[in-house]
Amino acid sequence: MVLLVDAGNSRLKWSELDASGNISAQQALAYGERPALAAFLDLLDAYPTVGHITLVHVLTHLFADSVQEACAQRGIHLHSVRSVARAYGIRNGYQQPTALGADRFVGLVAAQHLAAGKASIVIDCGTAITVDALECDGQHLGGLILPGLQLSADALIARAQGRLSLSFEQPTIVADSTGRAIGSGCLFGVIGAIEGICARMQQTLSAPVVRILTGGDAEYLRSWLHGDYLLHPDLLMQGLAYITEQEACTSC
Ligand SMILES: Nc1ncnc2c1ncn2[C@@H]1O[C@H](COP(=O)(O)OP(=O)(O)O)[C@@H](O)[C@H]1O
Ligand SMILES: CC(C)(COP(=O)(O)O)[C@@H](O)C(=O)NCCC(=O)O
Ligand SMILES: [K+]
Repeated sequence: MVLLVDAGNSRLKWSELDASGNISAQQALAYGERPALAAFLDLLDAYPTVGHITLVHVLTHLFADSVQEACAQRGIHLHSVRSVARAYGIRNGYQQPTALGADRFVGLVAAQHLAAGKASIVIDCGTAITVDALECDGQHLGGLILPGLQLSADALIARAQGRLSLSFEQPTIVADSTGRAIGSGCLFGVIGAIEGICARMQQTLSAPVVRILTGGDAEYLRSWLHGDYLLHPDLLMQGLAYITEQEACTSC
């Protein structure tokens, strides 16, 4: 059995990939106070028959080494996807291609297929929000990184001397309490940022442009965004599935 795994800064996400190329519904587990490795090891315990894992992560070398060791001990074949200058139809736009987050690279691979010959903007709303511009021919132009919705609010509260509250309930542009003022401020700040960045980024791409939204906050943010955004919370699973097929895994 093949597992597709995405280890971000806040949550572990995974899907099963069957022999026909079908992906099971994405599942997610927040790390909370635990290290990401503990969540990964729990996942291995939950899937004792897994033979191959295609992994994308944005974590440390220590995490990568420990994951490699845990998989080797269990006889699991591990493919950890990295950003490279050129692969799977994508030409990386970074000056130093390996510096691009591997999650962003996998998102671009999936977007290239979804956009079906059109240019695209990939917006990944996780711990950070990343926005990437992809030309119709697979040339990545580059992108932006900004704090995600939860992180923006957490950072403000952590930095303030006083005790500030936070509420994402019933967002409003005219909040009448501290909690809603911060929650609504961060929400509409992120919404304005995404809309503004997309409007500017679109001018650097050939029309028409498909905007693709993914990440843990994608569905919530979609409800506040004006304009057309394709919602694909499992975009990285789609990218990992494509990469697994391209690598023609023989050990699965
Ligand atoms: N059940 C949940 N637990 C934790 N975060 C969640 C949950 N549902 C949605 N989120 C949101 O998803 C974000 C993390 O999204 P995700 O794409 O998994 O991030 P990352 O790839 O950085 O781990 C959090 O910052 C939070 O705002
Ligand atoms: C920007 C990120 C922190 C986003 O991580 P995430 O929100 O998905 O956990 C990650 O893609 C990363 O560590 N990137 C490396 C730097 C870069 O892409 O330029
Ligand atoms: K992200």
